[in-house]
Parts: sequence; C-alpha cells; structure tokens
Amino acid sequence: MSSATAAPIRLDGVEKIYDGGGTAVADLSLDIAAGELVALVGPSGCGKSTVLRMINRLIEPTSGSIYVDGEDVTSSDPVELRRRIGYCIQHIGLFPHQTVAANVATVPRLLGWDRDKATERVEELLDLVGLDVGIHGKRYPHQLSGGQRQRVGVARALAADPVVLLMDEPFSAVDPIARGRLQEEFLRLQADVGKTIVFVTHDVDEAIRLGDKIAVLSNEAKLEQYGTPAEILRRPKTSFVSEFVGADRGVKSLSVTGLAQAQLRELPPGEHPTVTSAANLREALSRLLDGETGFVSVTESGHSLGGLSADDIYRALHSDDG
Ligand SMILES: Nc1ncnc2c1ncn2[C@@H]1O[C@H](COP(=O)(O)OP(=O)(O)OP(=O)(O)O)[C@@H](O)[C@H]1O
Repeated sequence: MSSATAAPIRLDGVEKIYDGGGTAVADLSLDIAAGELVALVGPSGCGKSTVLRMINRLIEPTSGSIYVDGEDVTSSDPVELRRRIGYCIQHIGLFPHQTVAANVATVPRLLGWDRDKATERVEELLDLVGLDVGIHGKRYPHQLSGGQRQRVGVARALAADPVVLLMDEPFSAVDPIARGRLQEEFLRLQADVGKTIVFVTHDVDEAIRLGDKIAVLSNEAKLEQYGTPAEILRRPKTSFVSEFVGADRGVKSLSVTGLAQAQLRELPPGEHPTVTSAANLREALSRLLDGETGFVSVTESGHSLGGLSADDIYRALHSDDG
C-alpha cells in the first residue's frame, strides 16, 4: 500500500486545567520519533486520554506547545490536522446505520475521493486488518464480533493514510484471547504501515507487548519514566514505576530480552532442547525447562551456536543492570 511518511510528535511543557476541574496535565514534555509506537500507561484518571486528545485538538491545552511534524498544532486548521491524524477509541463510534465498507470510507468520502478510488482503498484496508470486503464489508457494525469491530475502527482510522495514529484503549473491550490476537495482528500491521502511533492503555502487559517505548504517567500526567519496555522493566526509575509494572517484572523482562544479551557456552554431549538465536530469554528458559539436560542449545540455520544453562539466562537478564 502507499505509505505516507510518519511524523514526529513533540510535547513541550503541556498543561491542561479543565474549566471548573482540577489539573489533568501539569507539565508534560515528550518527544516521539517518526514511526515509533509509544504506549502511555498509568492509573485511571492520571490524564492519559487528555494527553492523547490534545494531540489532535479534541482538547485545547491550557499552556505549552504540541508539534506534529514540526508544526504547532494550535495554529493548524483542526480539520486539516485530523485528516493527518487517525483516531481510534475503545467503544468506537462506528456509525451503526452504515455498513462496514461505508464506515471505513468515511474520511475518503469527506476528502472527495472518487467512488472507485474510495472502494479500492476500503478493500485494501479491510484486507490489511484481516477482514474480507465481500463478507464483512456489507455487514452493519452490530453484525460483527467485538474484535472485528475494533479492526474496522483501526481500518477507518488508517483510511486517509495519516502520518500519526492515536489509539485510546482500542483493544480493551474484547476478551483476553481475542485481545491477544488483535495485538499480534496490530504489530504486523504496524510493521507494514510504519505510522507514528500513540497508544493509551492502563494495561502494562499490553504496553510491554506493543510499545517501542513506554511513557509511565502518574497523577496529573507526571512523566515517571520514558524508555523501552526492557529499560522500564529492568531499571524502573522510581518506586511508582516499579510498583506499577508489578512484582513479576523479572519474568516480564525475560520476554523483552533477546539472546544477544547471553554469553553462550560449549554444551556437554546430550540431546538438548533447541531454540533459535532470534528467540528471547523467556522462550529459551521455557525450552530449557521442557528438556531434562539443564541446557538449551541455541541454533542458527539448524546449527548449534552453543548453549545456555538457567544460570546463564539469569546472568543475561541482569547483564546490563546498572
Ligand atoms: N471534561 C472534563 N472536565 C473536567 N475534568 C475532566 C474532564 N475530562 C477529564 N477530566 C479529569 O481530568 C483527569 C484526567 O482524565 P483523563 O480522562 O485524561 O484520565 P485517563 O488517565 O485517561 O483515565 P482513564 O484511564 O480512567 O480513562 C481526571 O481527573 C478527570 O476527572
């Protein structure tokens, strides 16, 4: 598919005080590189959605600046801005009396695309999110499962080929199994489209799974830590972060640490379970536990490069702890 370039986003000293309400965002600065997927996580009410909605001007900041592609959003035409920014939310407003195809075609129609071009785009997008235009395109939203509706929401948000995609808890309304599948599909989709994505979730596991980076926020959108999932799990900067990511962060960090961190050893003779060099430490450990030799052999193109014991895996996990 055609892919518009992704755009960087910059928040500079952003503050939001709601009329008659308290401070939702006190003073937030954040740099998001083009093509990066950043998850905003934090407890309920800490200001995540407010931050997201200021990026596309659904909410105006009280002070501070927000730049998309270097341009100050407060001086952009909001309609033009939202055309370049896809937005997708939890219980999305899909239009109930329009078919799936018509829903996805909303923005292309607003942009005045001709019918053929819009139809082609709808087909391409439904295909991209794993729906069949022939089967699902003619249905109405209530004739879809929750997971399918979320996919339509993502397709619709991508319709005008935005440079930024904002997603507010897009997968939280579906059951855990469908959710895992959607997350996986979503990662594949992102590998394909390469948008800059800001993603709000209260689920740390989801943030770890999806984010290139995670911004952990506490009350009033205070930035407790901003880093890769591995950094956040291994070296939480504040007690808030370590509590928020949970007591099992050691186990979680296994799955975000690649085998490149591990020092391979020569294996004793025997039938060791194997794992490919592209795997992570969690996969290596679970293969090791499947076998009986106490080692796992790391292979590349079918050849063993060496092996790891459980202690080696433990050392690799802590190899660059500060
Ligand atoms: N329109 C509004 N007027 C006044 N206060 C508001 C308004 N919208 C949100 N707030 C307040 O601002 C704070 C941040 O809300 P926000 O929805 O951004 O949090 P959140 O982290 O997204 O929460 P959740 O995870 O529960 O959705 C909350 O204290 C909320 O009550």
